[in-house]
Amino acid sequence: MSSDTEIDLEYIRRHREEIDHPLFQLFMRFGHGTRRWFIVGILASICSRFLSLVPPVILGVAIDSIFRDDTAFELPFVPASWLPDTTMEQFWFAIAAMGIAMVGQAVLIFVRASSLNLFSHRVKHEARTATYKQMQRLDMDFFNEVQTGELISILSNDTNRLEQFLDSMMGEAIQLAVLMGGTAVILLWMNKQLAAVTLLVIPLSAVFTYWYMRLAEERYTDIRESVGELNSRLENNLNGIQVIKASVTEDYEDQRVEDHSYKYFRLDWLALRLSFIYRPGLRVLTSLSFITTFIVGGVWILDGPPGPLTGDLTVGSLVTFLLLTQRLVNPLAQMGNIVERYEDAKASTKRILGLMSLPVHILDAPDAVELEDAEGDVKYDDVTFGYGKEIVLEDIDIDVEPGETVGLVGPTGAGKTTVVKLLLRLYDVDEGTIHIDDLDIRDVTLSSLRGAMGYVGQDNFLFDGTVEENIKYGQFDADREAVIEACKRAEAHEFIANLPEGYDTDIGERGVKLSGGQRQRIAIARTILQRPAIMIFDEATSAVDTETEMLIQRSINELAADRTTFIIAHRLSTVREADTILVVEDGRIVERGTHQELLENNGLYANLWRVQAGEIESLPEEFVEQASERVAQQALDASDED
Ligand SMILES: Nc1ncnc2c1ncn2[C@@H]1O[C@H](COP(=O)(O)OP(=O)(O)OP(=O)(O)O)[C@@H](O)[C@H]1O
Repeated sequence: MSSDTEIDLEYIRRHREEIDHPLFQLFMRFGHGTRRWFIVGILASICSRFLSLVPPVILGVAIDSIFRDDTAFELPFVPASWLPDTTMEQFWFAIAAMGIAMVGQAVLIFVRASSLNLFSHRVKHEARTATYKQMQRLDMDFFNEVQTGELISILSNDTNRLEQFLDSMMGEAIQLAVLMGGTAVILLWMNKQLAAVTLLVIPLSAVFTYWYMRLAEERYTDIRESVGELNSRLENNLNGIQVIKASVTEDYEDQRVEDHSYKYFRLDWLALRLSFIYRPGLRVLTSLSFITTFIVGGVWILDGPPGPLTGDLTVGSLVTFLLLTQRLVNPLAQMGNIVERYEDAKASTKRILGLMSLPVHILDAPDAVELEDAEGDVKYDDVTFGYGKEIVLEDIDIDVEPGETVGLVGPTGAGKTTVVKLLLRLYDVDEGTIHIDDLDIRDVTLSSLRGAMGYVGQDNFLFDGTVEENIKYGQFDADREAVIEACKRAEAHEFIANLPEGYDTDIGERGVKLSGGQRQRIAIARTILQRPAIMIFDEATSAVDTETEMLIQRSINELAADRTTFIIAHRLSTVREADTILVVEDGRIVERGTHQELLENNGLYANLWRVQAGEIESLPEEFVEQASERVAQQALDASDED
């Protein structure tokens, strides 16, 4: 894989930052099903805000034309022919209009809240499920780099942030825009000159907000990242709670969690500090606008137009001006909140979309065919592979006839597991090819390829649920008889029958209520039920006692009898009966043959065999030296990783 497409943390971060107009993209992608609710919500927002402007305008007009009789009774956007003539009728008309406006506003607020909430919850749901779907399909490189806690933080915290913004803040932003626009139109209609004084607050607030947004954006991105890091730490520690307790590292872990939490607190505080300047700043601006309007308007009425201003100003107009300006104060101060939530939602959306749009390399080819009824003929041809730039496997050639059993042995870190990961296409080869039944594995569909294989590892994941649910995982239609039959073959039936509720016993998260050997046999039963053409056992017996090993070995032998089988083992007795044993060292196959042939060869395998037979004294000096070099190198590698 070339370095510019390699999915490492740097790439993921860069990729995230390159996303333009994240919220717009989010709407286009996840809002399509509920767009009509969005439109209804927006229209209701606009109309309710317009209605909220009606009472102050009518009040101003009523003061001037009904109570003081200064001016004619006229209302903006209402034809004069609709208005009554007598003062009393005008009075009742004004009250009725204000009443209708208030009731109408209440109804519209209800419509707005329900439709925008429906829209935002729907978007959250769609975004979360689509992100999960996509995440499952990402390459293994991604999962090697990104921690589970970080992913949970995206699927949970980030989608929630999004909803909070879409739910309330977006509605409020639109209302604020309508309020500002509507107020400006009415004020300009009433008195252009005083309006110019009052409305100066809008461009000033815009400049101030722009300054704030530029500073806040980066801070919110950092905050969201630090939430992900904190979640990763917590998730890691909860998973490793046994190790923590056994190693008595509670204090050390307390400190690590505290450090992460403190980092989050610091970043949050930095962003808050900025908003502590911004929010009161906005309030000062709007209050200044109110006071200036009051001073200019008051002087105007008492003493004629001040300075360059000309014309008349009525008391009613000034009351409307002051009421409307006062109404602007709170929503404008709210703008701080809106902008903060917007920055927060933008940072969250970038994380969601960043994950959604990561390239996937391991995909079905456009003309991929189904691998049907695989025979189990497997060929590796000159395969070379590395996880990053470092080569892990080189020039691997393997030829397995259907039904044969291949043992893979060798020192730890030699590359044995990597050989089978390539067969499962968890990674693609860098050079060479792998064929199953003469089909390049890149030319068959991933589902049929993986469906043809059963994998049992050292520590198999079991889901929270019953024994039966775990065995039927992937073969959901299997009946109880088939499950029991598979368990019998996996030497698991007896212990399951002895569990308190047999096959219906709940096994706890990750199967904690079972022993390692029991979990292993359930995993084998699950694989047997799948009837795969190719079986892979990767250190399947290394974590169990000798008796359980014997039982598992029996089930492995039975399964291996009629299908192609790969067995990776450190205990060489496990592969003794294999048709071919491949000895892997430093990413290369250094020896191959049957157990007997390899012993006669007197190479690495024969030495490993002597070690396991306890014949340490008879080992050649060169082998001991190489072994200690390898162990030293592993210790070095481990400390590098730290
Ligand atoms: N996901 C990964 N990313 C980067 N390097 C990896 C990854 N998985 C394995 N490696 C490296 O690749 C090399 C081969 O690993 P592999 O797991 O195939 O060895 P192995 O022979 O199966 O070892 P063991 O017997 O200990 O299971 C090791 O050096 C390991 O550090």
